Amino acid sequence: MSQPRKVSRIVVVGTGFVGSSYAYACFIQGLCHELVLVDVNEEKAIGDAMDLNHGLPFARTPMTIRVGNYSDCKDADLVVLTAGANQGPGETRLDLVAKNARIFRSIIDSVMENGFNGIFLVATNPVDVLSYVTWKYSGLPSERVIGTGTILDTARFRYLLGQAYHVDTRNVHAYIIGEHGDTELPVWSLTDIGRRSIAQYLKDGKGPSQQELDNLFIQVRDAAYHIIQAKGATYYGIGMGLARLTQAVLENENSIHTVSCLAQGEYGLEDVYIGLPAVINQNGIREVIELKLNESETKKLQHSATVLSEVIHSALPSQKT
Ligand SMILES: NC(=O)C1=CN([C@@H]2O[C@H](COP(=O)(O)OP(=O)(O)OC[C@H]3O[C@@H](n4cnc5c(N)ncnc54)[C@H](O)[C@@H]3O)[C@@H](O)[C@H]2O)C=CC1
Ligand SMILES: CC(=O)C(=O)O
Repeated sequence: MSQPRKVSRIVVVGTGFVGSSYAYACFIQGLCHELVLVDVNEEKAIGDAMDLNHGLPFARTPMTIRVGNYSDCKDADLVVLTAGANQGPGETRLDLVAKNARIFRSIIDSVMENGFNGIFLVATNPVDVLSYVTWKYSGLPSERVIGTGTILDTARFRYLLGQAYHVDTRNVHAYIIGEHGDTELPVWSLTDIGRRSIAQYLKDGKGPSQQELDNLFIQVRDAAYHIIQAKGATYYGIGMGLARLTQAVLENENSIHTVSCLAQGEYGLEDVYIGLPAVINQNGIREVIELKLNESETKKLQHSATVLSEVIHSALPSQKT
């Protein structure tokens, strides 16, 4: 007999484009019982709560959606951090670090002062750096601080590969790892479509050429720049990615996603949050999956970690080892 689900509460801090898209994704998927919206701009949060509640008569499952404050974090299962500045056209994610690390200091302190003992999901950019900052400021074990990492980049990669090979994206097995940003990398050596490797496709002269695949990765890496140029911000994709991680935690799935997590010796990396495949369940990050990368992929991943490490230590100088 299945156990009755306990009442689940999610607190979303920052109900801008990303936070409100995430709230909407949770709402239409019926992922929790209670969704609490917190924003320094309380009027925006009030507007979002009203707007979402007006969808209740059409929802699959009832849900309480309300504006709250940090005292709501005490009994929350998840606190989802989507507050802070986003990129302007041409700006990189790493350019946001000083501003958003400052905002995070006050947010994390407020969450922890209220006795939070759940799992943080972090989306604010630069997400790898801010996940590390969240881990350090909160004092929680690293398995309970999950960054969205390259979950969105992996989704973009799988979508474009599905288009290029004319197959359902769910039959594409592929990862983008490393920084959620300019130094990320595709794991071509382990990419397959219905168990047939990309190398095999190339050998058989089927599907896209090497040049087309290289261009496809550039489209993945630069997708945010193009979307921001076109409409000012990206939010639906990451809203869905955050909802997917929420489901993995609340339903104790043990499913694998490329998230930002603390490297603890994998690939020779230490003391850095970076996008790697990891098993996610009700306790957060159960384990990081160490892939058998080729030499070039390993070098690119290590370079990505070096770039992140420098930014982390500039954001948190006292953490320098
Ligand atoms: N990890 C990922 O894959 C993605 C991350 N992002 C990042 O998500 C973040 C949010 O982006 P948007 O929603 O587009 O920005 P936005 O400007 O629309 O929303 C940010 C919200 O944070 C609130 N906020 C600012 N300081 C706060 C504080 N101290 N306490 C509570 N709320 C505060 C603002 O009032 C605003 O409502 C950005 O850093 C962006 O780069 C965006 C897309 C994808
Ligand atoms: C903005 C951002 O990080 C993205 O869309 O990938």
